[in-house]
Amino acid sequence: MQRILVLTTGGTIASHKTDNGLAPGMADDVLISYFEERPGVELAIENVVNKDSTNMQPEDWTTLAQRITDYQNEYDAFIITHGTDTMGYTAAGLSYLLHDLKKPVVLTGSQIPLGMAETDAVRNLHDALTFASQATVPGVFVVFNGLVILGTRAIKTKTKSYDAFESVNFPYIASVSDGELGPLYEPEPEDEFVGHSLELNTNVFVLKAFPGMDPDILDYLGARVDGLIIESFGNGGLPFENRNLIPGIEKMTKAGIPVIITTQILQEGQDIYLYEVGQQVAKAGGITVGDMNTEAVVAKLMWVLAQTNQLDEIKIMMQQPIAHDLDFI
Ligand SMILES: NC(=O)C[C@H](N)C(=O)O
Repeated sequence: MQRILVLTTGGTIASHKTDNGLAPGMADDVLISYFEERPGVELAIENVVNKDSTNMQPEDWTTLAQRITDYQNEYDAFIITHGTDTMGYTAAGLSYLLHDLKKPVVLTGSQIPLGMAETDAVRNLHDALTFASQATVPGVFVVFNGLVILGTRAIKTKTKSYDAFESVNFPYIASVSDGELGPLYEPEPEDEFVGHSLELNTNVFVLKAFPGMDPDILDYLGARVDGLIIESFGNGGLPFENRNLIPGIEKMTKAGIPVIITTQILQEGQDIYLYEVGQQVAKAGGITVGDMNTEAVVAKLMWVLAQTNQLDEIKIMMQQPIAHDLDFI
């Protein structure tokens, strides 16, 4: 008998109409009744938090990770029901916190609540169960609208449609429908990351560059954060003329604060050395993270900063592929 634990956290999937708009509140014994019986599979359910995922905090990721760690020998797989708005962040967070777990962890949710007409929730629950029970691959995954996406690569790209999630810069792991799992894409094995930590340092900030941004913001942030992520333009470039961001990056780096460079462009990652505007960022100390997405960079930086405050170690860890979050620098 395969044992699967469903952990519930709220989200639209468990929401109903209230005077103040949709809000989660469905009891676990009702939610579990929507899963199909599957021969040889025994389901258990447990509530962790009950939130619109907008209210999820990194501390909730660690609570989930701790719960799964505690139960890892009792269950063969875990399904987490979750709101979609921050599911990509939770999936990324769990990918690092549980990078060495030997079981599958499958996040799913829906765009329309269970129990409402036209809901996509029932299908997503069935598909999550199919993947969790049939694909015995370890790792953190998002199952949504018939697609299985790696936890470090799942991004919500639509607010309303059923096909809300995409796998960005990485192949889909599988397709799934009507209880059948399509062929599995198994990523090349990567060097094992040695170390385990269930801690996060949340004192980070994400700054989206835009034409006209006042460079003084870097002084402000430099005095407050333990790590900064800048969403650069295109291939890693930031302005060095007029409102010049380069001195601020250099100053933060000299002070030992990592400045991680990602890109605002969703597809194809960055190549920071391609243009002068990127090379200046790299020379100033900006740490490129290649084709990682912002959700994964945020979660990874919180996790790395909880383990070290040494800039050289932070750089090595940020640039080491973990949970297939990164293909190239
Ligand atoms: N579709 C959803 O789940 C959206 C909801 N606001 C949530 O993230 O909890």
